[in-house]
Amino acid sequence: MATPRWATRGRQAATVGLGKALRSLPSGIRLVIGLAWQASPRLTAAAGAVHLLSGCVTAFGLLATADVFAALLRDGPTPDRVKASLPALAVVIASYAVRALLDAAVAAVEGSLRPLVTTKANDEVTAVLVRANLLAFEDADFRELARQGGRHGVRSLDSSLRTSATLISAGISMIAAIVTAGLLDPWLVPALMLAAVANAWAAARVSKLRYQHFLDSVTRNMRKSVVEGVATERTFALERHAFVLQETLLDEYRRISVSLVRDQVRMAHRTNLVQLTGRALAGIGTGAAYGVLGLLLASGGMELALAGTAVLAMRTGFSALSRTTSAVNSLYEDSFYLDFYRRLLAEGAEQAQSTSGVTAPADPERITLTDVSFTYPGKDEPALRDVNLTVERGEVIALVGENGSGKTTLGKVLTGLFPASSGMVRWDDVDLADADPRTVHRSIAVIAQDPAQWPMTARNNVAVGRLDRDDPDAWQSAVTRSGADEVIATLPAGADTVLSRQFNDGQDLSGGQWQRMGIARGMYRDAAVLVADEPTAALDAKAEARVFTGLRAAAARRTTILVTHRLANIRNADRIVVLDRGVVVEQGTHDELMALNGQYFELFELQAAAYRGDLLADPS
Ligand SMILES: Nc1ncnc2c1ncn2[C@@H]1O[C@H](COP(=O)(O)OP(=O)(O)OP(=O)(O)O)[C@@H](O)[C@H]1O
Repeated sequence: MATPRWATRGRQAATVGLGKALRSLPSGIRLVIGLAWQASPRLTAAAGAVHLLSGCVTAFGLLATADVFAALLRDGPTPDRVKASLPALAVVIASYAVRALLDAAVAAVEGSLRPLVTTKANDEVTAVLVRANLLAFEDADFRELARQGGRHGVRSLDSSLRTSATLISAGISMIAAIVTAGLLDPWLVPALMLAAVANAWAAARVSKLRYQHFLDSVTRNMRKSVVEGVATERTFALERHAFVLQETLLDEYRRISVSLVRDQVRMAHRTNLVQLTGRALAGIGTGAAYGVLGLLLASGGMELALAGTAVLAMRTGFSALSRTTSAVNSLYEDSFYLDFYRRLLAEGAEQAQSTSGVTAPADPERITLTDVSFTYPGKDEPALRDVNLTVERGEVIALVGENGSGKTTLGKVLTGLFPASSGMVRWDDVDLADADPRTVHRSIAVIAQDPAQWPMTARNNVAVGRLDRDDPDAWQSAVTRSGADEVIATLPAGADTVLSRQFNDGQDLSGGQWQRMGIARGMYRDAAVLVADEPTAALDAKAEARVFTGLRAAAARRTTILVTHRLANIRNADRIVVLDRGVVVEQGTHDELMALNGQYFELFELQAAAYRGDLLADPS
């Protein structure tokens, strides 16, 4: 499995220097606060204000405590000293009370703001995916980025919001403590800073190790989830059992799990070592701070009262320091995942279905392809090469060719579902590259090879083909021509039966029955250009004959592109286009192509021989 594009770029981010990485933190905080502001400016401002206030009150309480110490340790009778300390003591008690109230306010504001922010972030991710063009979903990297950005990214946004708030109040308390200690004696500051830097270094290093581990295991985790899927999901259950693959899959699942666990343990050892080093250095800083204090006291450089305040400031400083470093640590770690979210929105915007003022003709007289090539994202080989083709209104064009020759792709390019990589697709005079895709798609109906199984009622499974049409007669006609009426007749609640096993009273259908629903949907849409891609592959012979009669009856009024391997069904097509490895190699009517004695002749004769029984005849 190749490493996804976004993970390769992430690896570059994980190898940048610590300083540069820490400098990138504010952009993460900006993103989170920006999103919070968009979600609710009022609550964001309130959250900022209460956190700021809470930090200031802590600092104020600390300074008031210094006054209490100063009053208590002054010369004179004890009752006088206690009396003198009372105003400062009242301020300390008041600061505790205000702090408790502010904590409650913080909880209330955050409780309201955080769900708004995550809802907004989820909404943005969903909107980006809904608005992405069809081709984006063919790009495996984009699909994986959507999964990671939507899951890790949004979760990180939520936790970043919480930690940004903690960082503000803990940061203010820490600065207050350092300033207080510095005012008492400047020598205390470098010692405190050593502890702060050691803690920050260890925290950031651990985050980086964790992120690197995440990137190293991305591909294996994807592989594990694929193996888990094929080993446990219903879609693969039949073949898993029939081909006795259960134990093999379980072995593979365990093999990947063991390798992941091994790396996890290795990472845990490395992070422990880093944390131990950080703590040792922080311990040296703390020891040095107390050493400085001891020296100052011993040499008479500081009074006992001030030393008491210094101890208090240092304790407050260390506690704020540990909260600050843990906040920085988690913000730093989240910043990597926030990047997924940011990148998903950016790539999603690039992949967004374009909008333009150019309207495609609703019922084109002619569709023209000039030197059209198309290459799937991430592929080197084009699926279509220099295709030139003209389709007139009312024509039935059949696309034939071996598996992988490009028939489905050509159907999508003709209808503007995929943009040509080079060359030009025109509907009358309009180049589809300039047209608003929605105006193109409004005029097309697609009967897919593997139709979507919409989890809704049978009635709506057909009606979803054209939501703006409320025409029971047309609905009935589409259902009858496709043979879906026979499917609906067997359902317990008829057309009102929900077609999904996710619901208690829901029901699943067979492959052929789903295909009939898909055909009915395409027919109900009644669009000017119809692409039917192997519409009857899963149908029985009777249903197939019925569908082709229905398609022929409707064909006179529209342009029909038919992809099929069953050549007997397309003898009457106006034109048959033969594709070979993305190139149009033959085109003409059935009789013309048979006379040509080329690829079509060969394919047709092979199928005819099978019907005549020649293929299985004993050669002897
Ligand atoms: N989503 C995709 N991503 C990358 N390559 C693709 C994708 N879909 C198809 N291809 C490749 O493009 C080529 C043409 O595929 P296409 O589905 O158009 O063939 P087809 O003629 O319709 O085949 P079939 O008869 O099997 O349905 C094939 O080589 C296929 O492997």
